[in-house]
Amino acid sequence: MSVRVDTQHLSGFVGENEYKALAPQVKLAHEMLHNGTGLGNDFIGWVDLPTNYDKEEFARIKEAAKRIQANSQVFIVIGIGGSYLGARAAIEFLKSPNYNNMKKDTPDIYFTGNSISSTALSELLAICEGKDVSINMISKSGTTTEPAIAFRVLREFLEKKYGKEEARKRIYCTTDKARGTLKQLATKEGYETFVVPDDVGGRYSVLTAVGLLPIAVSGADIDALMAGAAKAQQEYNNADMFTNPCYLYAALRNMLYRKGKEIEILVSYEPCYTMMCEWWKQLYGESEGKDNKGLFPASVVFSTDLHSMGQYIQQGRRSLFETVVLFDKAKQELYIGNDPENVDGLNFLEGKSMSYVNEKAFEGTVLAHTDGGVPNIVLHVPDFSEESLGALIYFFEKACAISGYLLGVNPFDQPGVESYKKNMFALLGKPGYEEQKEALEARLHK
Ligand SMILES: O=P(O)(O)OC[C@H]1O[C@H](O)[C@H](O)[C@@H](O)[C@@H]1O
Repeated sequence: MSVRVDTQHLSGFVGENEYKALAPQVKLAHEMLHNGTGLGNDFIGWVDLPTNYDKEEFARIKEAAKRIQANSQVFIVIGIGGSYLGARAAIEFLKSPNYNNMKKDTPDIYFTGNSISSTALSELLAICEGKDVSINMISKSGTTTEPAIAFRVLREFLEKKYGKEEARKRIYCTTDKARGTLKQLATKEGYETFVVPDDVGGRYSVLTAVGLLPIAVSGADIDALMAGAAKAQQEYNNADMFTNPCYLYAALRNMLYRKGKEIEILVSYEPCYTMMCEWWKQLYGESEGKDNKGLFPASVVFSTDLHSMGQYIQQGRRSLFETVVLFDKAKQELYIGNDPENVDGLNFLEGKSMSYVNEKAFEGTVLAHTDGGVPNIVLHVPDFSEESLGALIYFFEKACAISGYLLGVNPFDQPGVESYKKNMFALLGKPGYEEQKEALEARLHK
């Protein structure tokens, strides 16, 4: 199994009956997902995506990545939410959070259009000065404000730098195949385009061109990534939660939610996993947080956060549980040396690997936190390879869908995200929002 679930640190928190009670509901959720009879069934294209994707486009993604690697020192990925987090998470996980500062023969990669900060975008423009640049504008809807603003600024930058003709060859758009402003613009300007399939929602789209092009530009092996996901598709295809770890994870978080836990903290002991936590938070937060329900997804990186949030987890309000993601094999190993003086008192660790110390940190923490009343689910992943990441992504996506059905929500929509957007558009004076503008301004300037 690509991802395994260890339940030993749940004993005393969930009983055998709870497992048995949920098993038939998990089976039903499986059938709803696989027969396409559940809520949001227009958005289940990700289920068989690892084995059923556009091979011609996949080859085109690899060619574009090669071209970008050859002609660019900087590659800018514009996007927000599902059009941002997966690619960044995968690159930081597979390469490094320090990817841009590493010695390499691939371009530096920056992410923008994920805020409305003028400072952040200005800094990026300054970084691009004197460098060869290509950009990938990613937006499924093609209308999201944050990336659209960044794209306008960067298009102007590229056209000034290279002229319209050359700029055109350095702009790649990933969007809906037929509809939307971005598609229209790309067609008009002659930009190369890649497709976000209609039936794959943003937060489930990392294994489409949305994630694949930036990941390929970083030099990571996207064939292996898809192969790992395909393996997971096969492994987690069985309705029985006792033999399907993906469904077991979905069931466990649902059991804990039902008995009053409100917050799930995703825990890693590896800094390169930090952005994977952010990707996971969007996946679970948008999928389940609706109809006044859902676990609040949070995250920490240990042992870093054991020196800050660790206090709350140990002794704060008992509304949490943790899901720890462990990797069986380190990406790189370091051993602790000898100091004849033993001034730092660390000679008892001489010859030990840092992974060994990290493992003891986990063991000590899991015992302390469970003693403190925090249930722990532990997930085991073999290593930091593309295969393992592909499998892990699929594992979390499928568990999320099953978990959403167990909760009784549509795991594939996000109606709540529109509320702030409507207000913002009205306050900005977007045509069509005149009435709301007045009402909102009156509330603000009471
Ligand atoms: O890809 P886009 O259409 O630009 O959407 C980007 C993101 O924005 C939205 O507000 C949604 O809440 C997200 O689910 C989505 O991933």
